[in-house]
Amino acid sequence: MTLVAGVDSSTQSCKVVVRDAETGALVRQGRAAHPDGTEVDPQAWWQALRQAAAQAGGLDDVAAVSVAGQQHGMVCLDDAGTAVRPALLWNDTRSARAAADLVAELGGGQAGARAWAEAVGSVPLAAFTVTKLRWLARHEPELAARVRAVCLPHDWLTWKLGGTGGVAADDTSTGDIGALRTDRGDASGTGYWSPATGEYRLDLLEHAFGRSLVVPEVLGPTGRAGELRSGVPIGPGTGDNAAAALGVGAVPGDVVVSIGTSGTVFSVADTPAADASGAVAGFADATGRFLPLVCTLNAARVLDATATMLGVDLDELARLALSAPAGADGLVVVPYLEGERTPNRPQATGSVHGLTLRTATPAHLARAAVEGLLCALADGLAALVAQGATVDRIILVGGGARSEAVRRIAPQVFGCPVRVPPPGEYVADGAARQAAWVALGGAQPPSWTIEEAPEYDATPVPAIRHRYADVRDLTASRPTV
Ligand SMILES: Nc1ncnc2c1ncn2[C@@H]1O[C@H](COP(=O)(O)OP(=O)(O)O)[C@@H](O)[C@H]1O
Ligand SMILES: O=C(CO)[C@@H](O)[C@H](O)COP(=O)(O)O
Repeated sequence: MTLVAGVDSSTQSCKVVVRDAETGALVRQGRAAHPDGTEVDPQAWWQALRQAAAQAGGLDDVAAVSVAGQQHGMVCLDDAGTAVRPALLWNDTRSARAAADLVAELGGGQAGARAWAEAVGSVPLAAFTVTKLRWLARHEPELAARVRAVCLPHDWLTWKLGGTGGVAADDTSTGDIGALRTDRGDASGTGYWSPATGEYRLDLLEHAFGRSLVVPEVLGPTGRAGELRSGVPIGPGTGDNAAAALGVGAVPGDVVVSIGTSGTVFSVADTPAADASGAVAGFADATGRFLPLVCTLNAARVLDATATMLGVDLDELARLALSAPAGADGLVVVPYLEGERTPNRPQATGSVHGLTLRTATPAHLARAAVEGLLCALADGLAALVAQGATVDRIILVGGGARSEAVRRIAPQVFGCPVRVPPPGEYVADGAARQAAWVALGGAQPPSWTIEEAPEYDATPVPAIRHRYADVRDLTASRPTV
């Protein structure tokens, strides 16, 4: 049996799967937690990857490995390849002002937004690497002066894997920044690479940061980013959403909704998107196509936070939510606990509307929290459709899809059935499928057997979204500290 490994270095944890390259059958797996916070020392990801790989039985016997990772995070390296500061993650909103400035500097308002969307497929928001570079240049000039290269979490881990020769090395050594590699999917989340042309826009990077930097070479879908000491090829890897698309076998007409730390709604497309409203990011995918995507900052953690408020576990939260009526008798949770990215409200906080003696119960709050996070995703789905996506099937994945309440309430909010594949690590699976493609060759990724996903259906309840739309802008700003 030829084995391949896939890694998902996501916000909350690192997961490794080892699968049969021909059939996709799961052979081994492991996971390890990441530290909390919106800035993280990349070495923490490396240690988690080593732990997760060890738990998955190591990588000695695989024919190829690929790394998928949380998108956008800014990893800045000096001449010697040492990180000059902790990486700023996709959900760190300190660069919100920098994002607004960058739009203003390309013409401001609609014109500036359109200029960015046409140049790089997306309007920069605090999530995008380009805005983090601007923030660094303006707020930490001494550190900025030391930066020679910028890359993303999956680029850095891929480079580490090749540079140290594999996960066996307890290695804090650095490496040649000229050996950094990335792929189209993750490059498209930087804000300085164009999915439409397949070229970097280093003029925009320079504009944001004030000078040029070394950036990773962008590989095609089966390019080789390096090799383990044993000679095993390392695939190009990709961003976690592009990997999830590969992992669930998404085809045009499928819309994937992922409820992880982020909430994402995306589809596979044959043409690049360029949405000047900023709602839809015009990413590339991991197969040579495109991945228009809407991302919210508040998804599974809204469930975690509500469970904490109610003093219950996630299963009990689901039970409570399902025991309240659809629409929670008018109680609405606007879930902007971390600020929000779509809509672009980085300074917003969450809020609860519609409290009455009747709705002041744990069950109503649980239900309203689930409905609120799903309403934000339903708005994302509408934005994706407005950009031309067709919706034949909705596929629900991510840690939050393990909640029975999410699975059963989603069709009421989205207004159509959802397919929920069995609980699994679809991002790591997508990375493994890419590794299999690298190992086996061919014009398409190997066609793995993907288990039939059960369908959840329910009568749509449009009133849930109407009530949410009425109050979603009524939120307080974040307190200044
Ligand atoms: N049974 C469950 N019900 C609801 N949420 C769950 C359940 N199991 C896991 N989760 C949530 O999944 C989230 C992690 O999802 P995951 O997709 O792994 O995130 P990420 O990829 O961003 O690291 C956690 O916030 C956790 O609360
Ligand atoms: O920023 C985005 C997409 O643009 C996020 O989807 C990140 O890629 C983080 O993903 P998760 O850790 O939530 O899977």
